[in-house]
Amino acid sequence: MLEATKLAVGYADVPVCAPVDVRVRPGEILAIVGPNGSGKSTLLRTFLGLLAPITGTVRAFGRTVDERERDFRARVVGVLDDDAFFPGLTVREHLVLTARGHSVADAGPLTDDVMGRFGLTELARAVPSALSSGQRRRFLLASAFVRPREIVLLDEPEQRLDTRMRAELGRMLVAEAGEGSAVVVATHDPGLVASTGARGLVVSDESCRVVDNAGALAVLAEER
Ligand SMILES: Nc1ncnc2c1ncn2[C@@H]1O[C@H](COP(=O)(O)OP(=O)(O)OP(=O)(O)O)[C@@H](O)[C@H]1O
Repeated sequence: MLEATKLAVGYADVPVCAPVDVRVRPGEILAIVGPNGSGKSTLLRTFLGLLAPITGTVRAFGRTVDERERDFRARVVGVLDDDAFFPGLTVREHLVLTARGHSVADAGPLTDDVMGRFGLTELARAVPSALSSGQRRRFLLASAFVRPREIVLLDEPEQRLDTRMRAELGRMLVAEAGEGSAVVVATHDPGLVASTGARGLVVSDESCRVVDNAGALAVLAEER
């Protein structure tokens, strides 16, 4: 479903890590692991079609990724570290708008359900500027779950989440894969990797290699 082949990513034609060969199928979870600056976010941006590959290819559903394509945007969701909200819309209004923008029929009930799962119900009428950093993070993640999706790409979703929400996020990603999504998550969180049973893509200058769950956890243990 998502396939990178001999993929070199970076800026101004300078690669930030070794070339990547990886395939993520429906129902699979892949954790991208590696130290700060190794290239995880750059890979995700390239998977999302926001950054052109230096060499090699990224394909989703058999086609080269292109975020300008409506079909791609309808099936692929990414949550990166940058949050951008409309200052005058509440949490619920944002989420309903996102769902309706993706033609979700029951946008209201779905939004209420997702807000509940992310602990946002009490904040439904809050504007983004009134949220704490962890609440903003929950809000940003919730926006990915109120819309249709087949490929989910998350950049360090654990950031600023409390322990309970991290655990809940792990369960949500397992459920997400169980429903057939391909999930890719860049992370420094061993708890998330352990709880999801994700395979790993270990990113470094020398080589980028796919490892099993134990291999991904071993890399994260080395970071400590
Ligand atoms: N817009 C940019 N222009 C040029 N270089 C960049 C840009 N963004 C990131 N880099 C560089 O690319 C390299 C990889 O950065 P990237 O953000 O992908 O790392 P990361 O693995 O996600 O790190 P972290 O764990 O800190 O989030 C770093 O050396 C970084 O300085």
